[in-house]
Amino acid sequence: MTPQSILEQDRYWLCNAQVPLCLFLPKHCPPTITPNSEKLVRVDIHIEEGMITEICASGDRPPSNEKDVYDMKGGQVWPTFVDIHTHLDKGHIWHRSQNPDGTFSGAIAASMEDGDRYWTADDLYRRMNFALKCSYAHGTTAIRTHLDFRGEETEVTWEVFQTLQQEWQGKIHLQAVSLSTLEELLTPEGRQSIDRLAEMGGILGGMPLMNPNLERQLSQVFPMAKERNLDLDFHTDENLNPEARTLYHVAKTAQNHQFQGQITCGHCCSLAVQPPEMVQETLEAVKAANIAIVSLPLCNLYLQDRQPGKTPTYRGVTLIQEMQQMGIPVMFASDNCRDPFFAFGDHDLLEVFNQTVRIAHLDIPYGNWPQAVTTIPGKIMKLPNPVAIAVGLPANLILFKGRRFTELLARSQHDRIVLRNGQPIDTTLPDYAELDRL
Ligand SMILES: Nc1ccnc(=O)[nH]1
Repeated sequence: MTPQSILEQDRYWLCNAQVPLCLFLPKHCPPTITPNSEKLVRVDIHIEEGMITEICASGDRPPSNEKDVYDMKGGQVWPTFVDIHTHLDKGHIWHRSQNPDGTFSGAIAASMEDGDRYWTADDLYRRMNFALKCSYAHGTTAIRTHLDFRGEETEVTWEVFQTLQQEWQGKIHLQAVSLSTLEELLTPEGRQSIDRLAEMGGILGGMPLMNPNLERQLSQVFPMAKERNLDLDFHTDENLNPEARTLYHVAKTAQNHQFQGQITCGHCCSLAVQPPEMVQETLEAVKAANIAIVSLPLCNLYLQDRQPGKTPTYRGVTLIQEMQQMGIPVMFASDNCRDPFFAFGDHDLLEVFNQTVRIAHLDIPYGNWPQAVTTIPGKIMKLPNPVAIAVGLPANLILFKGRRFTELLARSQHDRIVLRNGQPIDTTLPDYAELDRL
C-alpha cells in the first residue's frame, strides 16, 4: 500500500503526529501527555468514516494492522484554516491594474478604476473562483469576504457571491460583508442594500473614517444592525495617523447601544503610533465591547509607511501582543491578494501565520498563536463545528512535514496533505493561465 492509499481508507490511524496543544478543544488532549518545550504533544489519531474517533498518546494503543497506519514521523497536524478577512471581489487584477505608488490611497484609486472598467459577473466569477481554488488547496474551510458597495452594480457582485457560495458548499463556508464608507451606507441606496445583505445572511461592514460626524454616523449604523440581527465587521484605522481613533469610537458606540451581536474590527494600525494612555483607553473599550480584532500583516507591511524613495521604518501592524495579553481575541487573515492593496499572496494561511510570526515576533514563545488562523476565527464566524482537534469532530486536518516550528515555518510546506472528512483532497493549485484573457 502507498502512504496515500492508507489515507483513502474509511478508517486508519495517523501515528506520531505532533499537535500544538492550543489546537485541541479544551480537555480533549489526552491528560497523560506532557507537551514539549514548544507546547507540541505527540499523539496517534484514529479516523473513521470522516470523523476523529480516538486520540491517544503516541504508542499507547498500538494499531493491530500496519495497513491502517499513516506514520506522520513527528510532522505537525493542524485543523484546517479559517480566513476571516479577504476581498475576493478585488483579487488577481495586478496584471491589469497596479498600484502606481504603493500607498493606501493609490490602492483605493486603482481598484475603483479597475471596477469602473471591468465589473462584470464573468470577471468577478473567474477571479473569485480562482481565489477559492487556491484557498481550498492550501487547506482553508471557511472564508469571510468583504464585497465593495458599488451602487446598483452591487447586485452583480452579490449574485456571483451567492452562486459561488452554493457551488462551494461543503468545501468552503463563505460569508459576505458589505464594504462602504459610513456616509455611503447611510444613503437611501446604502440602507436598501442592507436589507438585501440581511436576506443573504451577510454581515454589516464598512469603513468608518475620522470626521466631525463619526459619532452620529455610528449611532445610526448600530441600530441598523440591531434591527436586522446582523453582526458587524469594520475596517478601522488602516493608517499610521496617531489621530485616527475610529476603533475607539466603534467600541464606545457598541457599549452605548448595548450591542449584543459579534463585532470584528480589522487593521487598527494607528494604535502602533499612539501614546500608551490613548492605547490603554482604546483597548479597555474594545475589551468591554467584546470586539474581536483581525490583523492583516501582509497588506499592512506592504501599504503602510510607504513613501517614494524612502525605506519604511514602521511595520504597519496593530498591537497584536498587547491585545492578546488583555484577553481580546486576535486573529490573522489574508486580506487582499494580487491587487492594488497587495501585489502578492496566494490565499495560504500558513504563509500569513509564518509572516505574522516574523513581523510581530510571535515566536518566543509561539504560545497560542496557531489559534489565530483556526479556532478563533472559526468561533467569531460562528461556524457549525469548532475548528480544533477533538474526538467527535470531522477530520478536517492539515498534515505538515514540519516537526518543530522552525521546520514548519522555514519551508513553505507546499507538500502538505489536506484531509477533508478524513479523505485527502487534490492540493494542486490552479494555474495562473486560468486568468489569462481577463
Ligand atoms: N485593506 C483594504 C482596505 C479596503 N479595501 C481593500 O480591498 N483592502
